[in-house]
Parts: sequence; structure tokens; C-alpha cells
Amino acid sequence: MSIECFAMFPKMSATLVVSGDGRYYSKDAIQIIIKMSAANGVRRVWVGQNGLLSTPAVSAVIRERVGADGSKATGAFILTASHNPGGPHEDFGIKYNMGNGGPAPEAITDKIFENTKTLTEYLIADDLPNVDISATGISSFEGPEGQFDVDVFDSASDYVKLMNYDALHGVAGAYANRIFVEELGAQESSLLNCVPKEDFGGGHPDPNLTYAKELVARMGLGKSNSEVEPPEFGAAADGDADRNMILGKRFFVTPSDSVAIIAANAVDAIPYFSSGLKGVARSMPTSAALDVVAKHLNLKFFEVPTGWKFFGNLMDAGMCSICGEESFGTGSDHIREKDGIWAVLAWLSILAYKNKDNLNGNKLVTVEDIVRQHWATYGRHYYTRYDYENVDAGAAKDLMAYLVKLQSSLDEIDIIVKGARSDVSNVVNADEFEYKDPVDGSISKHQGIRFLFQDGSRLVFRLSGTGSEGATIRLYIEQYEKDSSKTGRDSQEALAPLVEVALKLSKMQEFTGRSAPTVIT
Ligand SMILES: O=P(O)(O)OC[C@H]1O[C@H](O)[C@H](O)[C@@H](O)[C@@H]1O
Repeated sequence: MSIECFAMFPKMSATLVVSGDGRYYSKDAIQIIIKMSAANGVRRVWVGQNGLLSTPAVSAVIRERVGADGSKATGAFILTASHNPGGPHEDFGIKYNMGNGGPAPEAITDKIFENTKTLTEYLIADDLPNVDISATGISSFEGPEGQFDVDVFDSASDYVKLMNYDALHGVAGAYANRIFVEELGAQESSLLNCVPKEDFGGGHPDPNLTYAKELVARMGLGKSNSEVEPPEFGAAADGDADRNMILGKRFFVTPSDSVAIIAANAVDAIPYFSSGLKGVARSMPTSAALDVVAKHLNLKFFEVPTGWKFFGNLMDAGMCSICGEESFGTGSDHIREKDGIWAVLAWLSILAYKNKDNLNGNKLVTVEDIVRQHWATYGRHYYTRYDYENVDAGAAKDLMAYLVKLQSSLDEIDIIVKGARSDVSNVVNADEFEYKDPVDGSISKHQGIRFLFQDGSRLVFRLSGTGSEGATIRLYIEQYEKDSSKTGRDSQEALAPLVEVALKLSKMQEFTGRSAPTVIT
């Protein structure tokens, strides 16, 4: 699990922060990491109390304790439980950028991965007693390079300094309690599943309509809804508290709409942004709702590949204040990670702002009202994602290669499109997304296959970088509707013609043998 860090820093007189990394945190794993650190020359290990370190809190901890310029520690780095070693994303043993607390850039993770291949041994201090990680404080031991300290700290404090909730039994619970109940005075009964558990209470800590069942039912969106009138606002976090889902009463806000709405209201509603936004950014497969806001408000706008690390560079360079991804990640430049609790606070600020004149008994402006008003002003981007999980890796590669080849002839594409649905507009551009980082000039290729239609619709195909078995193909389908009398349709119904086109165009069933996706979001 943590081998990569020793490959990166074979002899460390380093500062190390151990995070439980939400989804995979385990107290046993933390004890092993401490013992490995002790035996390999590390001088200090920081551990979030009880292993409860959320991803945005890790980012905050680096900024607070290590210092953005590294001045507070030498050779500091962050270690998390790695769940996809060697994968194309940032999920290596070390996944944070020492400088800014954001995800490590590819240059670092590639180097770590290369170094892992040369590793021949690492040591574990088996005789070190287990450290009590339930109590804050420093325990000192004799290490090979001198004194070795384990500093157990209160994980919420650094985070709080910088800044109805379902934590799905992930680490968000600790932060939700401190912020929503202790700081903001919410009722404890508004917190669901906020006792972190190593097995997430047997559930799957994914903040979406499928897995956040209890919240979804409480908000009146489920198959078995509760009898009582749903609350006006609901939100969920994932295991490491960096992703979020926002709900209104009987209403789901898509992540793509959420970031656009936060950006549109930020200057008026969120004091941190009152002097203006430096710019906004989204990942390529995220809908273009944010683009429309950026254009209206004359904001700098960036479309980056999937993966949070691309936002960090823009933020460090002072080019971006708010960013988001369709995969339920939303964030701002207060830290360099996506931040589930921040997104909730942003929405609460917008609700408070919209209702500032309604508190004397007038009808409240709801989440649904805010979203519908947004669509009326900016138009609506109907959006859905189809995931084909655990597909044969060879078949997935062949499908992608077929699509790339097809892209060389727009005429051929349009014949297939019109053959499938004559009511869908023409494809005017087809390419593989490539990104040149405006800050460091680095180029990222093969970041997803795009088909762009004349009316602004879009089909995107990508291979997931985080799937664990076989390959996961993601198909993103989007259609723009400017006419405000047509923005209230059911999204699956509105997108049905484009879905048909996408499946024909990609020969999905032929390549994968699948007649339906595993998950539809
Ligand atoms: O490659 P995918 O499976 O679509 O996953 C994409 C996601 O992976 C990680 O969780 C990154 O931190 C996210 O920024 C990214 O959106």
C-alpha cells in the first residue's frame, strides 16, 4: 500500500502525514504505515485523530502545517492508502502535491511509479508498540535517524480554520458535526450516518441517487419515501468527504448544474468571493452549463481533462476561483482539493442570500426554484452518464480505437447519425480531447473522444481511470436547450434520441456484448 513513498524518498528525514483516505481507511493500515515510517528514517508522522482525515482536510493540513512554500517542513509529503497503484490517475501512495496541497501532478506520480519498479526492500519496525490514535498528542520514539515523533492531531481544526447532511458513515461525519451543529447551530437530527465506520455501516459511500438511499427517501425522491414532508435541503458526501450530492425537496441537482449555479451566484452570495471571481473551470466531460455562465459574466474559463490535479495549477497561478466535475466533485481555491462540505456551505449561502427578504413568513425560495430560475436565464444542459463497468479490457480498447478511426470522416459519422435518428442535428466536429496546461505548458493527450453537434449537443466516450476490474467505459450525453418553455422535461426522455445515436455510433453492444449500461447517472 505505501511502498511507493519509500521508492520516492528512499532515505527520508521527512515529515509525513498519514491520512485514512476515506474509502479505504483502516486503523490497522495506519499502524503499519507508522511502523514502516519508523524503520525507514522518517522523523515525524502526523495522524488525523482516529484516522479521520478527509481529503479536503489533508489538503488544508498541508497548507497549514507544511506551508505552501514547504518552509514549515523539509521533504514533507502526504501518504494515503493507495487503491489503484500504477493506474493512470493520481491514486498512488503519495497523491498530494507538497507545494500546494492539491493532487500530485503526473510528473511526480509517474516518477513514483517508475521508482516502485526498482524497489527491492523496505523495512517495518515490528517491535514499535501500536500508537494510540484516539488521543491527540505527540509520542516520541528512537528511530534510525534520531527521534521519531507520531503527532496525532484533531483533524477538523485545520479545516475549520479555513472555512441536512448524509456522511454515509464516511469521515465527513466528524466535520459535519463540528461545522453544521457546533459552528452553525443545526439540529443534530439533521445529520444522517455521521458516525464514521470502517465498513461504512455496510453501505457504499458514494453520494449519488443509487447509494445514498436513506437520504434520497427522506428527500422524497426514492421508491419508498418517508411519510413526513421532506426537508428543503439535503446533501451527501463520499467516504473521504471530497465529493458531494446536493438535493432539494423532491429534486436532484446535477453536479454540472451545481458548479454553474455556485459560480453564477458566488459574488453576491458568498463573502469569500465578493471581490470577484478569478476564473472558473470544469473537466471536459462535465456539461457546458458553466461555460454559459462564464460567457454571461465575462469570466476566464478553462476546460481541463478529468482529474483534480489540473485545477490546482490554475488556482496556484491565480486564474481560477471555482471548479467542478460531473463526478460529484466541486471546489474552490480555498484549498487544492474538491471539498464536499464546502459545496454544501456554498449552497447554504446561496439559499440564505436568495431568501434574505423572505424570513418574515413569505414563501421561501427553494433549491428547485433556484435551479429553475438558472435554467430560465442561461438555458438548460440536459445531461446523463452511462457507465459500462467491468467490460473486457481488449473490447473496450477496440471500441475506442474504432471511434478514433471513425472521426476522420464527418460524412460517414453523419450518415450513421441520420440513419439512427433523423431528428438529431449534424456532427460538426469530432476529436480526441487534448489539453495544454496554460501554466506549465505540459500536454495531456487522449483525454476522451468527443462528438460535437451543430446544436451544441455532445457525446463523449472515455475509459475510466479508477475502475478496478476490466475496463469501465463512460459515455456522457448532453443536449443544450435555450427555450425556457422546454427546460422542464425529464432528462432521460429528452436525451433518448442522442442515446440511440451514441449506441449506434459506437457499436456498443457489438464490441462489449452489453445491451444496457451498469449504472445510469
Ligand atoms: O476516471 P474516472 O473513473 O471517471 O474517475 C474520475 C475521477 O477520479 C478521481 O476520483 C479524481 O480525483 C477525480 O477528480 C476524477 O473526476
